Amino acid sequence: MEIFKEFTFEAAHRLPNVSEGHKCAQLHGHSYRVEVHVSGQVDAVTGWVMDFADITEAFAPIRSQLDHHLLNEIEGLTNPTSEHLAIWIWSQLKNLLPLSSIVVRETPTSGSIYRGD
Ligand SMILES: Nc1nc2c(c(=O)[nH]1)N=C([C@H](O)[C@H](O)COP(=O)(O)OP(=O)(O)OP(=O)(O)O)CN2
Ligand SMILES: [Zn+2]
Repeated sequence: MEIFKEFTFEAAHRLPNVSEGHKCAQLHGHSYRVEVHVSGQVDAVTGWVMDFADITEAFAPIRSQLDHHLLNEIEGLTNPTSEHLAIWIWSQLKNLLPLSSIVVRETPTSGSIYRGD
């Protein structure tokens, strides 16, 4: 069984490696949405894989690092594409949660899914 919890944060970024004149070379912001997916067995007593609150607790310090920050200034995110952000969030959480995927939405129509491979 897979469960997920969705989080939001606001942040600015620019993409340093895009071609000259690309719109994303400019500093701009997004209302990011992140889904943290975890998998496991449904416990016979609780009826859940894990408490959603445990996912929230694990994600809280990550959200604090990201929310209202310039992503390019965060260690490991000098080129903060949605792909790199999904990998970065996975690396922060992999020892805390039984992750199955991290979904990052930069806009309502674009984003990345990382499954740890
Ligand atoms: N593979 C990727 N491509 C792009 C990324 C990315 O992280 N990975 N990022 C960007 C920019 O950050 C941009 O802000 C978001 O891209 P885009 O979907 O093009 O944004 P728009 O809202 O302007 O798109 P619409 O055409 O209005 O839907 C670019 N590419
Ligand atoms: Zn962007």
